[in-house]
Amino acid sequence: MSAILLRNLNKTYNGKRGVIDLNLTVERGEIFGFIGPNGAGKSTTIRLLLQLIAPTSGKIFVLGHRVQGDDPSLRRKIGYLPSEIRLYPDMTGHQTLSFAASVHGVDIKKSRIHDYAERLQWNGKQKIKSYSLGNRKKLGILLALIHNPELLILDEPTSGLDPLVQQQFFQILREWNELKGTTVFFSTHILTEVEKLCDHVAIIRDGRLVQVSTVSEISAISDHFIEVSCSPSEDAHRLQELCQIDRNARHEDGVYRFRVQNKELCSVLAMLSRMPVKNLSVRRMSLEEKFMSEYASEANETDEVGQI
Ligand SMILES: Nc1ncnc2c1ncn2[C@@H]1O[C@H](COP(=O)(O)OP(=O)(O)OP(=O)(O)O)[C@@H](O)[C@H]1O
Repeated sequence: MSAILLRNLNKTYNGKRGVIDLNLTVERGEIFGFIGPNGAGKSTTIRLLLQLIAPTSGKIFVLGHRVQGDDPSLRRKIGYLPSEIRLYPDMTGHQTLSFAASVHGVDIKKSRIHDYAERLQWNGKQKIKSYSLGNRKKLGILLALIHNPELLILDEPTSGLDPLVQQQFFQILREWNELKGTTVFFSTHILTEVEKLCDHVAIIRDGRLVQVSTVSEISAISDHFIEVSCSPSEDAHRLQELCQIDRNARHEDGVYRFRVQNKELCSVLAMLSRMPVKNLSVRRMSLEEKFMSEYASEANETDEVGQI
């Protein structure tokens, strides 16, 4: 039984597209990244999963239950962090946590919440109205975890968290996933986050899924960036020829920058080893760069500026 199953799912808002024909399976125990730029349809998908909005057509199954209308027993099995969390401004953080624990019948002293709060450097003493964005986000994370959910759905969970806290948060998610087998489904537009944390990733663009694969599959096909400068000699001409493998290659102040596919890397390096190279750097493209370059190449098909 999958944690999430979407079949031919469509949502339109007064005739305008939200998501189009989504088919997606998230297995239990996975940490699954859901990536797309602004307006792609991430929040719409998440709101559909949580029964907050109704689909125009298609089927949704969560933890083996068909999602149709409100189902409080299913909601209790899900921990949800919205992208913008609504809280009672006059309550303190601690009061909010205790209130949520009592609603769920959880003994907060026996839970790990205080340990997580400390690791996230969360300040629970202040009233919510004086909270920073980061402190609100941390409280949102604790509230999503407090009732030991089987499925965690996190909408852009890291916005507002500084890098050290982000690292702790990822560590907590990993521990939670390993300890309890909790499935984690989280949306982001930051691909490096997915690279660090996820088993599988789905990429959504303009309401449609454009790719579903393992993170290692995506990483394996990632291209490399080469930056090289050469002694001025007739061999520099060969370098210029070599750069032709990338139609967006650049040449500035004697430095050539170009992109090489994984499968061509060895032969390109072999060719460079026979040239009078002064400086060379090779680095793997991040998922973020790959994703962005795919967007850019579609948008700039005819853009020839700066090419060699
Ligand atoms: N309540 C709504 N009414 C009308 N259109 C909506 C509504 N909510 C979302 N949309 C539209 O549906 C599409 C998908 O939006 P959605 O918020 O799901 O994207 P997103 O990937 O979560 O983007 P972001 O990262 O900006 O939150 C967009 O074109 C958006 O304008």
